[in-house]
Amino acid sequence: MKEESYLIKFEDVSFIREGHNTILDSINWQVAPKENWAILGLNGSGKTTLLQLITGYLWPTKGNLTVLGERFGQTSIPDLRKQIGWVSSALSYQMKGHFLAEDIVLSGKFATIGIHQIVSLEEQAEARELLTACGGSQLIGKTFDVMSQGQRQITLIARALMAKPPLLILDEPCNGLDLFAREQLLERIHSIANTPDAPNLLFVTHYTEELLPCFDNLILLKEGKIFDQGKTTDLLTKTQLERFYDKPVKLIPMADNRVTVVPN
Ligand SMILES: Nc1ncnc2c1ncn2[C@@H]1O[C@H](COP(=O)(O)OP(=O)(O)OP(=O)(O)O)[C@@H](O)[C@H]1O
Repeated sequence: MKEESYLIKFEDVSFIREGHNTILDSINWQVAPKENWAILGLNGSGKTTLLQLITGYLWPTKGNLTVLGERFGQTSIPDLRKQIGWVSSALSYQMKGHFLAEDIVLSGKFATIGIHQIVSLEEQAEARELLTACGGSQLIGKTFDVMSQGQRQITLIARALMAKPPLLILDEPCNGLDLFAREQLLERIHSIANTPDAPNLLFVTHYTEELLPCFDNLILLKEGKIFDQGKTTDLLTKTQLERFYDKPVKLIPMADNRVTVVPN
C-alpha cells in the first residue's frame, strides 16, 4: 500500500519530554482505510501522548509520522485537525452549561466552541438529524448542564461527526458512565461504526469489555512501547494478557465476543 493510502503511519516514532523522559519509544503502526482500532493500556502507558501526536499537539522527537496522507513537517496542522474528530473529557470541559445540544452539534461544522456565525436553516436541520441518528432525539432543546454524562457523550460524538471527518478519535468515552449508560453508549458507537459512510474509528480505553466487535484491531500499549498489535481476538488471550499486565488475570466471556478481564 502506498504511504499516502494509510490514514495513520508511525515509522519508528519516539517522543521524549524535556528532561530526557522517553514517553513513547519506537512506535511502528499503520492504520489502513476502513480499519477501526482500539488502544488498550494502563494509566501512564502513553495513550494520550499518542493521540496528541496524531492530532499535532505534540511533535515526534524521532521518526516519521504521517496522518491522513500528510507527513508531519510538511503539512498545515490546523487544516489536518479539522479532518479529525476528537471526543475527550477535555472537550467536554470546554462546553458551557447553557449550550443547547443541537447548537453543540452544529458547532462541530465550524470546529468552534459555541456558534459565532450566521447559520442556515438547512445547517440547523442537519445538526438535529445527526443528533437523532446518533440516538439523541430526546436531547433536542436540552442544555448541556442538565444532560447526563452519557447524553453529553452522544452530543459530543454527533458534534464530531458534523464535520464528516475521515478519522474519529474516541478517547475513553465511557469514563464516568454507570454500567447501563456505558452499554447504551457502546450500542450507539456500534451503530455509528456500521453506517456506510462511517469514519475510521480510534477508540482508547482501559477496559477490554468496551472492545466492541467493530474494533477488530488492537494495540496493547505498555510503558510507552507497543507491547503487541494485531487482531483483537488474537491478542485477548489469558496468556497474552498476563504477559501484558504482568499479573495473573481471569477472562470472563461476554456477548459479541467481548471479554471482561479481572485480577485472578
Ligand atoms: N505534561 C507532562 N509533563 C511531563 N510528563 C507527562 C506530561 N503528560 C504526561 N506525562 C507523562 O507521560 C507518560 C504517559 O502519559 P499519558 O497521559 O500519555 O498516559 P495515558 O496512557 O494516557 O494515561 P491515562 O490512562 O492515565 O490517561 C506518563 O508517565 C505521564 O506521567
